[in-house]
Amino acid sequence: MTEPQIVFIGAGNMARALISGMRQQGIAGPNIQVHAPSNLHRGALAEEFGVRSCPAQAEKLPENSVVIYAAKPKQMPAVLKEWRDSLRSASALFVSVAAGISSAQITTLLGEETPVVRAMPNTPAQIGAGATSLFATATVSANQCDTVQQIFAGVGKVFWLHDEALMDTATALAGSGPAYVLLFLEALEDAAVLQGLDRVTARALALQTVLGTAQMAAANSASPSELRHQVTSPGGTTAAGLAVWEEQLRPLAQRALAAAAERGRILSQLLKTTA
Ligand SMILES: NC(=O)C1=CN([C@@H]2O[C@H](COP(=O)(O)OP(=O)(O)OC[C@H]3O[C@@H](n4cnc5c(N)ncnc54)[C@H](O)[C@@H]3O)[C@@H](O)[C@H]2O)C=CC1
Ligand SMILES: O=C(O)[C@@H]1CCC=N1
Repeated sequence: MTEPQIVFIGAGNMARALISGMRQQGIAGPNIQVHAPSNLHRGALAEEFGVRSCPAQAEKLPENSVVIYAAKPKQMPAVLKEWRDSLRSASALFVSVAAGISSAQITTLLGEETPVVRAMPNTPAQIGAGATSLFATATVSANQCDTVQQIFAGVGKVFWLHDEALMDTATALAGSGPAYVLLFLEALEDAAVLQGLDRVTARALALQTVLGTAQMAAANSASPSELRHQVTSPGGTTAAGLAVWEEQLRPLAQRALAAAAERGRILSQLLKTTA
């Protein structure tokens, strides 16, 4: 398969994470172009990763392009108005990482015939450890699905969803998830510092515990619950700590994912009012 030209619209945090992962995966810098209004971020990407830096305006796309929309959800109508003709004349595959915005909204902006994939990656993609959920519309060919699979599998694990409504859940869980884990790390570190441990040691212990546990869980066929029981001696320290977590953690996880998924739906509704 000829290498596709990968065109990013947007040069922010998510574009950077994906580009970093793609470059490590061996995609050549000149095969990636980045469009954004300010040269600050795209210039930095060009310097660091050898990608092509372009102004925000649309340009003629080569055949076989994959265009990844990585600007903010609310900017989509204005941005796509400009890109619509180039996308259509190159029959480009359009991939949106925008939270909340549905494929129906995208095809309303680009035309029914445009092949659209929704992708919800996360920032660990920058080190090839991402988790990306994908949803393809009916107009996406099997070859195009393979191309998208190849791109995102290069920056982590890929999960195809067949019910688009669940993209909001995937966003709440994995798109936003790194921030929850990082908050958890901060909270563990702060609690240990409160008990007198120095900050450097507290951070390193918290980090290695989360990292080691995630790696152990990934390498093990036992469920998280079974592995947890292996740590928990009856009447021991873990049981004492877990009793406190159990009071709040599950309802909190439900509320946090519900709030994040609901925000995705609201981002979608806000777009309808401005489209
Ligand atoms: N940050 C994250 O962890 C994740 C973000 N996303 C999605 O990725 C998208 C981008 O999010 P971030 O990178 O966090 O935001 P960001 O604010 O870091 O980046 C947005 C980028 O869009 C660019 N932009 C603004 N107007 C533009 C235009 N007219 N044409 C082209 N580019 C333009 C900005 O210059 C900036 O580079 C959002 O739709 C978000 O929902 C999805 C998954 C995870
Ligand atoms: O916070 C956001 O809206 C984006 C989508 C998932 C992660 N960041």
